[in-house]
Amino acid sequence: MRTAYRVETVRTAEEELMAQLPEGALMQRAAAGLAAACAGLLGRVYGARVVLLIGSGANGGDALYAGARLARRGAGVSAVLLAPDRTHPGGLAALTGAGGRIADDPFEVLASADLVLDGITGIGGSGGLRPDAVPVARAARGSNAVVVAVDLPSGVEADSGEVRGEALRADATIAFGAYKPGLLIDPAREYAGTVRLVDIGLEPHLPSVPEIAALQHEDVALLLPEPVGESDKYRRGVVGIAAGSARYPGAAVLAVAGALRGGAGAVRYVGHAGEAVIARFPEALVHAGPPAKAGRVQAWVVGPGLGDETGAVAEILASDVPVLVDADGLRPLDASAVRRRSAPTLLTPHAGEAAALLGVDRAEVEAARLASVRELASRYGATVLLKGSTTLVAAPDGALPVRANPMGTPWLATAGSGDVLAGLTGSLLAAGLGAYDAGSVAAYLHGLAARHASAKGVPITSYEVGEALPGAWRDVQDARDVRDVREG
Ligand SMILES: NC(=O)C1=CN([C@@H]2O[C@H](COP(=O)(O)OP(=O)(O)OC[C@H]3O[C@@H](n4cnc5c(N)ncnc54)[C@H](O)[C@@H]3O)[C@@H](O)[C@H]2O)[C@@H](O)CC1
Ligand SMILES: [K+]
Repeated sequence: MRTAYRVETVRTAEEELMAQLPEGALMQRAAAGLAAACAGLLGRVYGARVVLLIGSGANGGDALYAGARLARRGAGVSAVLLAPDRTHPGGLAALTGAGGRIADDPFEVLASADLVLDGITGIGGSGGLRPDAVPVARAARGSNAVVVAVDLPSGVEADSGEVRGEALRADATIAFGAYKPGLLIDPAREYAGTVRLVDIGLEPHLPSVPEIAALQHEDVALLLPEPVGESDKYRRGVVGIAAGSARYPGAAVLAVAGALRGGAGAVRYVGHAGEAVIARFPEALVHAGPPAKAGRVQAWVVGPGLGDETGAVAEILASDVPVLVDADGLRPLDASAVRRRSAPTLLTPHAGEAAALLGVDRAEVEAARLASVRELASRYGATVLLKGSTTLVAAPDGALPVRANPMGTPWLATAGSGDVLAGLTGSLLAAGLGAYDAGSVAAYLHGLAARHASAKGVPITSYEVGEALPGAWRDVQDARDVRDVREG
């Protein structure tokens, strides 16, 4: 599990740890890890040209001490001081003592740099880059240098993942002690490049519940439903899919495609696209409706491709099994009907649908994804999976960390991919996972399947994502098998 903590939490943990260490030791740990990572990226340190962009805080201090270490190994290091009278004094002395220099002309040194260390702001930054830093940041990004962000890309909001002004896009970010939410949530995450964590001994001082959690293969493997010896199709769970319409039969096929690969023992399709479903998937049980007459299910998915035929939504919400509401099902959604339910409800909007539910613009949801998913979960008293380049899953009571899916891929932005996800998630619900786990496991498998399907960097169809799900499942299971062998 990859975990992220808010700035306030990180600062408290740092204070606790610093109280046990000699003055400045923590910054030296950070700088040593940072310099080692830079050396790795450079390959050869001796003779390399390194430029440090230095702001007024400790983030600049880290960069200066790391620069000093690189200078001692023969790199030519120049520091661009963006707040000359507030530069970290110890760091600056270390740099000049090691032979580094202060740049007179930032643009000149950046033009020939091999590596740029962004130490403008870290967790103390807010509100985007200041105007005087903008041209320098642009020159750094426009150069041929590898841009390495110190702790966080400067200009992004650490706690929310929002980017409210200009920020410096990095190729890699070296984070100290813990991930911050912005390193796992878009749009900030996109600015971070490849993120590497340097251990500075913070972990014992961090609380057990993080702000954000991102599942990894091993975590997903532990959550996958597994049929046991005496399972039959009913014990493994039956998922009901109320999707598709005369106008959109394809959504039904894709939702069923996802559902058949999600671990439920059977898939019961209800709606007007039964023929299309059966033609593709003879193993599906089809019924023209209404849902209440279709037979027992352990979870419902309602919404994909319903168009205006949304009559099933209220009926399904009135059932006493877990319900996933997606796409067209979200339009007629009645918050009080959702809140009244005794069984779990999972809403799976994309940014546009979330915006409509919240009564705001789509751009606002995209800019503030974390706040949006939390607000929806609390307003509807439901688990909410907000789709996007980093899909987020929030539980209704807010006590659990929001899960950020690390497995997204831009190839998933294709028609029908949400239908596959809805079916897959519903199937996991029917197989017994809770809404929070089902949503985050499904998002993970779905992203991994898309990566498999587009392995050679080719465009993929949603149907192919469905077809690639067993491969993704197997991949994740292999992680469990490896662990089992390791632990004997
Ligand atoms: N405290 C410590 O000993 C450690 C600190 N660490 C580093 O310290 C960083 C935090 O240091 P600070 O608390 O000094 O904060 P920062 O270095 O992130 O920046 C704070 C300074 O930047 C200014 N500022 C805020 N927003 C700005 C903006 N948009 N543009 C320009 N300037 C802006 C503030 O006025 C303040 O002076 C961490 O991110 C990490 O890099 C690490 O070295 C670990 C140990
Ligand atoms: K930075």
